[in-house]
Amino acid sequence: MTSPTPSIGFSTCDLCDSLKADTSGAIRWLPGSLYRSYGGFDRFAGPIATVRCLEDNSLVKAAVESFGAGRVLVVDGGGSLRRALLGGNLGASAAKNGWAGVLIHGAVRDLQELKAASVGIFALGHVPMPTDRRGQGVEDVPVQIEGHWLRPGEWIYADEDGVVVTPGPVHPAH
Ligand SMILES: O=C([O-])CC(=O)C(=O)O
Repeated sequence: MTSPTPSIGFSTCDLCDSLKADTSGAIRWLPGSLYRSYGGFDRFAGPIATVRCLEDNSLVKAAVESFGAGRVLVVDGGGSLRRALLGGNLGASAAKNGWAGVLIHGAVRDLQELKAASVGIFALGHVPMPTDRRGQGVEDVPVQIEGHWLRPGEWIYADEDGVVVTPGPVHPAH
């Protein structure tokens, strides 16, 4: 594993310690074993932006090539490992354009290049075959990941222990 983002001092375990009494259903979490960390940082957090697409990364490319403003791009790729939704070029674009992270419920490729990108990248797996870009998909919509709704503007926190989603930013006491 590479180092976590130095400027981000949270851990999902600390977050969950401070949020565990909230039984409202507003807090959602996913196990760390679901995703593998592929980027230069193993920890990232920020407001959510979304893309939903299946084996077509047109909108992923458009998103990472636009200003990220510290957001995390959540890509609902339907869990497909047949085509890679992000590779070295798009990972480098995400880093250059100020995205805090990209979480892909699907596959990535170009593992060496992704490790060199200064951005957090979590994905289900990796596969060498890229997508065909046909302009298909939707952006800025709620996406459903493992049965949990994740909405644009909500906050996501990701590290090796797992992924936590909250309605807004959380600052746990240390
Ligand atoms: O361009 C793509 O479709 C994915 C890729 O290989 C890259 O980001 O370098």
